[in-house]
Order: sequence, then structure tokens, then C-alpha cells
Amino acid sequence: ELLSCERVWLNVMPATLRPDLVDYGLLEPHALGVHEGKIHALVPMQDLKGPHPAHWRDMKGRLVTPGLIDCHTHLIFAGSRAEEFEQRQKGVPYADIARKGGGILSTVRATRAASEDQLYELAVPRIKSLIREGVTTVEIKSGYGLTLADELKMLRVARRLGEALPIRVKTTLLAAHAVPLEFRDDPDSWVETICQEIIPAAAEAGLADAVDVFCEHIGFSLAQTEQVYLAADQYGLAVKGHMDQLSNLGGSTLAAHFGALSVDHLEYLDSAGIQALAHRGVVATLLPTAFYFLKETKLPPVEALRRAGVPMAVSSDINPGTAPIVSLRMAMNMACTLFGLTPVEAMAGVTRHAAQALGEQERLGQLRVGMLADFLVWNCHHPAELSYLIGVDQLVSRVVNGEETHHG
Ligand SMILES: O=C(O)CC[C@@H]1NC(=O)NC1=O
Ligand SMILES: [Fe+3]
Repeated sequence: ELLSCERVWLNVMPATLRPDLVDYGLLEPHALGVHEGKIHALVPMQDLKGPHPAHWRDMKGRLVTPGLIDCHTHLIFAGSRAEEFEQRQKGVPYADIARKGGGILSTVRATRAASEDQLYELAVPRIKSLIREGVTTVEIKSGYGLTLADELKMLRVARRLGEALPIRVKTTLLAAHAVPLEFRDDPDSWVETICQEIIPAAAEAGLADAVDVFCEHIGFSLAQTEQVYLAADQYGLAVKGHMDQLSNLGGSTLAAHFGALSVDHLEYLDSAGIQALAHRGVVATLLPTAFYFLKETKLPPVEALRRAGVPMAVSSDINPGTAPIVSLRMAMNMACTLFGLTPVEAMAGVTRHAAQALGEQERLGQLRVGMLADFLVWNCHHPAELSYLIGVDQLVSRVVNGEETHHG
């Protein structure tokens, strides 16, 4: 099967992240062949017979992993919340900042004022940082427009980023992120606008792959969340949730009932919620950067999730308010140091489980014949280094859809 490959990476040591193999799913040195954008051959070097015309390069036994998947980001936004950070460090309470129009709504004002081109240009350096780290798929949410036009504007920018740059982009409509000022006296009519106008428009335009809700006492109630999920179901869109971040409204159980792809944050997730997730195969996405930046102290129930066999994903949650840290490898490190994940779990959290959180587990997240050829060749001695060492460019080769996009 190597003969029908357009390109072959020789002498790589695969961390396959296959669930049927232990830990990283490490194999002895292999040749990895790509054909029409897919992994077409994974052949042990010892079985190789003679040279091959399309031999790409000898990787001299270097580690190869699946491309990294950042399954939860808000990386499109205008404005900055740096002054708020300064205020907070001076002891000004978050509630005072919000009362003065700070918080999410200050990013909403700036994002509404920005054109589609301006939002695109602001997002490019952020997404390029992820590309340089080895991210090959990124999920990008709306949620700072909070009008029909501005939410669709954000989703168009997300689609454009995926078309223009060597990275797969999955889009999520998060109109249920906050209640805009125009609806502050009648939040339910904002929820109605989401259900009756924004979800239909986004679905018909093919702009949203999933729908997300910030289910929280400072966000949307369980009943409002259910309304949004029903509308998403009606238009055939998958659902996700920002759940149990600051309190437990029972959002994870509701999301599991709807067969959500993932529930995210989960600091206040309880055992009933964990059972519901395990029962429906919902991914638990951990967002340690927001926990760290908010100086949160309530840890998500990692050990209970582990015992229940709930797949854990790890993501950056890049956003200007609670996670202004544009690095998936930093999130991997924090998932280990702050939440107690092992480096193996962190690696599965940004490959196989992150793919599942995006409904892409059949095509992405493992090194397996037949899957899309998104993979990375590393200058590192052991896969644990990817959660351990931060800030060094260790990428030797970055491949998306079988095309090499970067080689160190
Ligand atoms: O502060 C922001 O801009 C977003 C906060 C962010 N959004 C959400 O649903 N949870 C969060 O931590
Ligand atoms: Fe988030």
C-alpha cells in the first residue's frame, strides 16, 4: 500500500493515541504513507522492502503524534480586557467592573463595532500561535456579537480562517453567551430571538457546526438552555454546554439528555451529572486556564470522571475575559499541574477525546489507516514532554490533510 502513497514519512515513532493500545499507543519505528489526504499506510520499518519514489524525508526515529485539537475557543473578538485585569489586580471586584459596563459586554461593544475584515485580522495572530504549536483543528465560537447580524459575522470570520489558513475550523454558535443590553429587561425574548432567528439563519447558511450555551446563574437558566437545545435539535445542529463552571444548575444532566457532544468547565459537576455523562458518552472538556486566571479553588471532579470512564478533553478556552492565554500546550500543562491529569490523559485530551468533543472521532485524533492525515513530527524524547516543556518550538513537520504546512 505504500506504493500508492504520494508521500512517505520514513522512520517515525508513532504515538497513535489508539484507545485499544495502552498509554500513548506507542509503536516501533514505522513508515507513514499519505494518499489523497488520508493516512494510507503505517508500515513497520523492518517490513519495508527497498526504496520508494515518494520517500519524503527520513525522520530518524522522531516521535509522530496526531495533530493537536483545541476543541473550545473564543478566539475571535475585538477590544481588550487588559485594563480590567489591572483593576482586578488592584482589588476592584468583578461585579463593580461589570456594573461599569466591563466584562463580556465590553467585548460585545468592541466586536459589534468591528468589521468582518477587522475581526479576521485580529484573529489571525492568535490562530497562527496555535498553528505554530501544532494545532491542526480548532473550534471557534461566536458569542460576542449578540445580534443576528453580528453573530453571523463572527461565524463567517471563523469559516474564512479555516479556508485561508492550514487549519481545520469547527464553528459553534454561542449566542446564548450573555444577555445583550437591549434585552436586559426581558432575557426570555433574547432566548426566543436565538431560537427563532439566529439558530435557523446560522443553520440555513451552514455557518454553525454546533450550538453552545453558557448555563450559569450569571448566564442562562436550565429552562432557557433547554429551549436553545430544542431549537438546535430542530435544525439538526449538535449541542455543547459551558456547564457547572461557577455553580451546579444541573446543566450537565440536561446536556447528556440531549446527547451533547461535550460539556465544558465542570468545576461544580456532581455525581448525578457524571453518571449522566457516562451513560451517554458525553465528553467532559476541562478548561484549566480559566480556572487558573479566575483564581478558582473548586477543582473539577477528575478522579470521579476517571472512575466513571467519562472521556476527558483539554482545551485552551481562549477568551479575553477569563483565559487570555493563547496556548494549547499551556492548557495541557495546567491540566496536569492544576487538575492532576497524567501527561497521557492530557495528550488524549487534545487528540482522541477532543476529536470526539467535535463529533470528529471517526476522522481525526488518532494515527490510524483511513483517518485524515493530520499529524506532527516532533523534536522531543517522549510524548510527556508536550505537557511538560512550555515555550519551545519542537515541531519538525506539521501535516494537515496530507500536505506539509511547516517543517522546522
Ligand atoms: O469574560 C468573557 O469574555 C467570557 C467568559 C467565558 N465565557 C463563558 O461562558 N465562561 C467564561 O469563563
Ligand atoms: Fe468558554
